[in-house]
Amino acid sequence: MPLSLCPVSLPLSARPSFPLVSCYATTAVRSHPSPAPPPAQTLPPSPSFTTQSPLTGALQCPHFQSCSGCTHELNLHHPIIVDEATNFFRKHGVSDFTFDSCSLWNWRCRAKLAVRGSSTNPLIGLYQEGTHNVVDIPHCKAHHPSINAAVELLKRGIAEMKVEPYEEDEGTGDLRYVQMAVTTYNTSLPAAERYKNGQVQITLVWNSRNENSSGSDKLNALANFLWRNGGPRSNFHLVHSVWANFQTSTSNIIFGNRWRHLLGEKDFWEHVGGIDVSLAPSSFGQANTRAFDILLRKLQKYVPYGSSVVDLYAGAGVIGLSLAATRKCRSVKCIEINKESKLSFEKTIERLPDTTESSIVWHHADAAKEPLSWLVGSDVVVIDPLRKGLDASLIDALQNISSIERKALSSSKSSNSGAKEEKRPWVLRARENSVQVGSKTPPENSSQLVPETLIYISCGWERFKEDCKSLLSNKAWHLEKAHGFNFFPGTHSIEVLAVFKRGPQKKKSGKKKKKRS
Ligand SMILES: C[S@@+](CC[C@H](N)C(=O)[O-])C[C@H]1O[C@@H](n2cnc3c(N)ncnc32)[C@H](O)[C@@H]1O
Repeated sequence: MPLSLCPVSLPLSARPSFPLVSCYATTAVRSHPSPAPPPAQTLPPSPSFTTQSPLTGALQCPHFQSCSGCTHELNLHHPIIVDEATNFFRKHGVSDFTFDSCSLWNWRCRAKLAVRGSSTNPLIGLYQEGTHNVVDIPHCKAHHPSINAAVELLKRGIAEMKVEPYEEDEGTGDLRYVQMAVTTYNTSLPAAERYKNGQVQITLVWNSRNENSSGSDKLNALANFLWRNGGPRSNFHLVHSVWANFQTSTSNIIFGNRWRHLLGEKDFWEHVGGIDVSLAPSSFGQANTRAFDILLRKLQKYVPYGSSVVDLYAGAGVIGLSLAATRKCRSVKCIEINKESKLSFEKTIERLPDTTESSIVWHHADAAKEPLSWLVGSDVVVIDPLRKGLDASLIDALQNISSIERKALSSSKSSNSGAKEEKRPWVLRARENSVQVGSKTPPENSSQLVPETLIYISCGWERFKEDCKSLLSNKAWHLEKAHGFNFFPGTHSIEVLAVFKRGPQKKKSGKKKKKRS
């Protein structure tokens, strides 16, 4: 059955609510204006409007302990790990580590939630620690309130359309997971109003092979329900768009390979790091939009104007493209293993400011395979891997970068035979699947250029420490700066931005200069 936009508009009771205090910082104080509460008549029926105490930085979430999402509920502005990080960096030569505590509540703009229970009593939330029991988290304090409102709406839709949540043991049921992604990009609103009026891109992970399988009528009915009650014709425009992903595997992998746009706007935009970025639901997106923006603005300062940048583990290229636009990079090369990110990258490029003159390329490739081929030609490398950290081959290449530079220099002196024909199949494949923009030629002698600056962005502290020690171990690199960001308040994780420079740390001379007589 084709999906159609139903003109009937029913009132939507669920509206996002905000705490009175949205941000509290310690080390690096950053204050955002406290969002005003929504007008009284639009408050949700349940008492989910909470006032937080800025003095304690307490989570005050009714789901704490039963839900595995948060691991600590006090001093959200200062995760315990910050003290450890401060000591770690001091030991490795950085005595001015800073920590930005960002927003403590309502920060999560992207959530993947399991759907279990029954159609009359659906449970939408996270697994209880160490089990596959789903804990319903309707009042989650980490979620952007629009996510909680969309979850409430989805529950009503599941009940009314008699959608069966997934039953793991039997592999039966319709709806397995839902991904909720909030866009806070709405240029028709004043900038200060945009965050709290975020709209949700809802992806329904459906337990069937494709949109023609049996059960697709229910999928369409549910999508229409969400659009009718949360789309532009409803009392409150909460739903940005509805997508379906089809997954029948019995593994724990959330998404299948098939994605379908069903209703609403196809393109999902966000504004971070000084640029408009497009993010398809199938592409990686940072969960904490505002904290990511803060990190990007800090990162930009470490990239000299006119640099040639390689962005490894690039996703849709948000970091690389933000640098291309704000640092007037000569070239930007993005390497990403998920081919789904390509479309978002292409769309983002279309909206880059006209003043961006970089030569920009995105390769669908594995950064761990022949990593040197990606490093050569750039003076800055940005690395933003998943929690598991850097691949061994990349660490090895970074550790040996100086000898590689020497080899590149001597081979370019001795060779006058011109460019060799490329034969390596993975390099040829990556080139085939690449996107190239800009006509600038690579800088002269770029084939001998290897990075002088390494910027490592990490969401996995334990692995970061290991990778960092490896990079410092043979003095190929030294640490210059480090910053932490509260990307995941309520958990023990922080996001780290570490800046390394090539070669050993220069000894600070202890001798005082002789005074001239
Ligand atoms: C933490 S995300 C960062 C994405 C991007 N920098 C951003 O902030 O939006 C890590 C990305 O690395 C990609 N990835 C994982 N392993 C990879 C590999 N071996 N080579 C290239 N990309 C990889 C993932 O698909 C994911 O998009």
